[in-house]
Amino acid sequence: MFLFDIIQRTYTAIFPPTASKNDDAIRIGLLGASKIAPVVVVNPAKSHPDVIVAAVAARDSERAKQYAKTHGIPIVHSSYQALVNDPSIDAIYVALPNGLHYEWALRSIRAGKHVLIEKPSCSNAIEARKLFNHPLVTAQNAPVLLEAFHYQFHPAWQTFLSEVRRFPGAIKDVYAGFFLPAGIVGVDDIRFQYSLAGGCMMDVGTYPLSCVRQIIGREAILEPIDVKYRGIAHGSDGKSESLQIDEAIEAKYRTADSINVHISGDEMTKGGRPSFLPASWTRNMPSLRWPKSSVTFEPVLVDTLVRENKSPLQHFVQRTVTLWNPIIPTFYHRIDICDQHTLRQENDIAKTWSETNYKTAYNWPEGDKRASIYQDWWTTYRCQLEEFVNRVKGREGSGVWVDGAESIAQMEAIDRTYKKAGLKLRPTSTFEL
Ligand SMILES: NC(=O)C1=CN([C@@H]2O[C@H](COP(=O)(O)OP(=O)(O)OC[C@H]3O[C@@H](n4cnc5c(N)ncnc54)[C@H](OP(=O)(O)O)[C@@H]3O)[C@@H](O)[C@H]2O)C=CC1
Ligand SMILES: O=C1OC[C@@H](O)[C@H](O)[C@H]1O
Repeated sequence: MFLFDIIQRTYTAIFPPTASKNDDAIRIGLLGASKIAPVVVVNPAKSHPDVIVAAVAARDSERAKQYAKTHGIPIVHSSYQALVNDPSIDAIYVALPNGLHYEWALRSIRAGKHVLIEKPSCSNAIEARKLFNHPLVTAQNAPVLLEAFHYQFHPAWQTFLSEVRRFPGAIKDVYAGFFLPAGIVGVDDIRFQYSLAGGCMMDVGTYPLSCVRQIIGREAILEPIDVKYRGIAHGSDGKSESLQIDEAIEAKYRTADSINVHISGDEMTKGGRPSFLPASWTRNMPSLRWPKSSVTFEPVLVDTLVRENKSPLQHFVQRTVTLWNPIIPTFYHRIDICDQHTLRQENDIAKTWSETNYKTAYNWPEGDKRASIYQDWWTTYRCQLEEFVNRVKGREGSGVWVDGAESIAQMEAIDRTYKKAGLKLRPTSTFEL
């Protein structure tokens, strides 16, 4: 049953049922014939009655035409500005290299389009503050602008957060990591180009940073105390440091409440697997590490057992809550709630034991009205599209949203991490509006 469910969810997510479109469906245009748009917008839109992927623009019109044919997109523009100016388009999906997000989000907003902008929203916090505080964005009837932190929209992430919030103890340690096996991202990829605002912290690293910030709360400032990175190994001058590109990153932070926060990200994960082989054999082999987010609380005194003629026993519980696979939870994820119990008699430990409960959340809880709208096979991107449309249409929605203040705070945390690593902030766009 377990395997059957995984296969069924995965199959339906990849080949979703097609919805017939409403007359007032939102017409989305894709900026760039990007690799990711089919996953984030084209496929999720198939099952959404209020979304039509109506146009694509690419720098090379032949490529745009081919892309449009492959994905059944009716309108092709041979420049980004032509798409932005197209009066038949209501919303734009900006899936360009990070360094172009700021400019094209602003150009799209200026044209009155709603914008779904890929993460990270900008190249650095200077851009993020300018974008999200821009009068065209903050005006009362401004178009909707959303940074595509898709994982937050899935019930798995929200259920994990509820589990974290409902435990009465203080948070002690937080960890999050996201990894790609070596060989997926080529060395010439946009992710490894400084001029396009590349780097691991700007790509896979931005997820764990966002996850830990969600856990500790958006107001808590992460102060980096130790940041280590592995620079990309190639470079015309042979010096990886001069490229300013982190291929992998490990960062440790402290909050004002003394929470220890640790994130890791790797664009080219190698070695360590399978563990029965000598490390020297596997050092250069691509390896798979599951993304996860995990929280450990300070021990909480839950009971005091008073005993005759003996000192009382104090019962402490220390909880760790872990979400395995927050980024692609639809196929499979698991929330582990692990309680470490300790009975203490004065300063001695009388007994310890542990209990673990497991949970999944492919949908909202039964009885929640959102559960009758969402489907178990919805990907994080389908959930995100649902909420983007709800915002544009002024509907109530699930309550999950990534607002401008959050996107700015995320870029500020990225900048602080780069500064601590001794790397330059990603370059600021010269585009002015
Ligand atoms: N949410 C998610 O899960 C994911 C998000 N992303 C994000 O989406 C964005 C795009 O990523 P991805 O689709 O992998 O990227 P691609 O390599 O496919 O590039 C996207 C588009 O950028 C355009 N482009 C414009 N200028 C340049 C340039 N100087 N060099 C190279 N390309 C250029 C190209 O457009 P044209 O067609 O006009 O040539 C290309 O189609 C990034 O911000 C990334 O972080 C990426 C993957 C997953
Ligand atoms: O989800 C993702 O996985 C792969 C990354 O390179 C990408 O940019 C990220 O968004």
